[in-house]
Amino acid sequence: MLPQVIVLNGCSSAGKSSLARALQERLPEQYLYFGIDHVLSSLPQSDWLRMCRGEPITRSGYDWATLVRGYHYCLPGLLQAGNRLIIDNGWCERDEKRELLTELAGYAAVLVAVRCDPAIAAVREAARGDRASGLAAWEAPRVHADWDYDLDVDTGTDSIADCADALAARLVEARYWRAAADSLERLNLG
Ligand SMILES: Nc1ncnc2c1ncn2[C@@H]1O[C@H](COP(=O)(O)OP(=O)(O)OP(=O)(O)O)[C@@H](O)[C@H]1O
Repeated sequence: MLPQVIVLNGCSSAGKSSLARALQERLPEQYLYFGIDHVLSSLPQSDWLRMCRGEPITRSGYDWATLVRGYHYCLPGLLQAGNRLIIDNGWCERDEKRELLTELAGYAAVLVAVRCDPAIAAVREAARGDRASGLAAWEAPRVHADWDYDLDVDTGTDSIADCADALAARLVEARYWRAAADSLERLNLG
């Protein structure tokens, strides 16, 4: 049975949003793609552009943790209404990881590692020009720490199409996923 939510976790420029879009097209059921950028891009436009460039945001009311928490709190609402989701972010902090998995507890979730050699991610980052320089390098050692995965892809060695084909095949055939529950238990133990 297909999961209710597919979590794509990886550093910036690893290819998460490209993979999410490709995966949507391959799955036999409708999945909404709802990434952290859907929330962040609803900031005032000039602040969103500052964030993309890695510049500080000084407007009163801005708080990173509140935005991330808001993203996490949206997820049970979308799921409870009956939607299936593909979500993505580079979850780097333990508290953010714990908060996400707490919100998803009770839903059938699959955790997917979107791996990519940081050197390759850095080249993509420079080429796209809409991400702060050095973001991928900062996230790379943090993003995969502290949790387990059900599935892995590597966009540094494989094309997005090949990664999406492999994921779709595994998602359709497998029936039991445990990484979300195991990871939350470990994070709660400290
Ligand atoms: N396997 C790949 N081969 C070549 N280019 C890729 C591959 N995966 C992603 N890219 C390219 O890398 C860039 C970043 O991809 P994408 O926006 O999907 O990454 P992301 O992980 O969602 O990034 P962010 O977290 O910063 O939003 C895009 O230009 C995309 O075309």
